[in-house]
Amino acid sequence: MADYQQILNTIYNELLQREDKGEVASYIPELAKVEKTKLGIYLNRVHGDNFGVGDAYTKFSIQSISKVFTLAMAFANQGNKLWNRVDVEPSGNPFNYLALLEQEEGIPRNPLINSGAIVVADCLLSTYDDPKAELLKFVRQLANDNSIDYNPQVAASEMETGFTNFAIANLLKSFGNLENPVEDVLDFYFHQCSLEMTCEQLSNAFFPFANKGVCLQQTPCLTATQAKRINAILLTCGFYDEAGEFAFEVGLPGKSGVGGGIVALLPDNFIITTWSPGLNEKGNSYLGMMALEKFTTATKASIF
Ligand SMILES: NC(=O)CC[C@H](N)C(=O)O
Repeated sequence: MADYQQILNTIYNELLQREDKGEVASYIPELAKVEKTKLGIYLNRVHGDNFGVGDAYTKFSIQSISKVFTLAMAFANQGNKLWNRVDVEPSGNPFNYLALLEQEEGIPRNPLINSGAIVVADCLLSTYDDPKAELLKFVRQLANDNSIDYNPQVAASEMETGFTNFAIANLLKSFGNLENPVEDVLDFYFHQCSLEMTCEQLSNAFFPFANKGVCLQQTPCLTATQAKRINAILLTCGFYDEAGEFAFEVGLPGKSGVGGGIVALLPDNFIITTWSPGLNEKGNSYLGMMALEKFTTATKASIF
């Protein structure tokens, strides 16, 4: 069996030496305060031991990774009806790209770009009286950890500066693809993005996607088919206009966030989370992408 701890340590030590660590997202002022030198990796093996290195136990802003949790909730809740309001095609564009939404008359390309996630957020608002409390309950249950919470400063920071997201939500509303008031949907969306988790907690929370819908605590939370379909969306849409590059270099379904986190998984095998806040020009973690490329190369792990 591969010496996973040794592999993670080697990758960590190699990457820490690099001068260039990418750039921390500055368009959300609260995120710009995070130190670039952070690097954590956590591996959760579905049928084996777990391993962590570096800052794997430090909480960070999960940002767009939260889109996978809200998608899982809405999909479990609504079933295939969800796809009437959001498509499942890769966008080939940045996460907050606006023009495509107008061209395609208010139907977002997929649930992992901002427009799609805002529609999913709207579905949850229509389903639950207190969607923030429901989401928190769901994520805490998935990770088996009640310490997980929102960061109200980060959510407020985005509410103040999230002009593009307001534009997206208004466009959705004008096309009749938003049931609730723009302000309420965005308040929920910015809160979901502000969730703070560690690499360990994220790897645990993604367990059902690697385990046919059954979570860490062995309770079913999705059907095996739903888990499979979400993995397909992760592979084709999880990295915006870098989804092809991620499949090419890493070869796993995954999801990134502008907080510098990336979660990737090999079904029935493992979930791996990296965190390094410096981003590349596409908004994905610079060292995180490299760490995952090195990991799948060293272990020969790939869905292909
Ligand atoms: N890619 C991301 O992580 C973007 C999330 C961020 N909260 C936004 O909506 O702009």
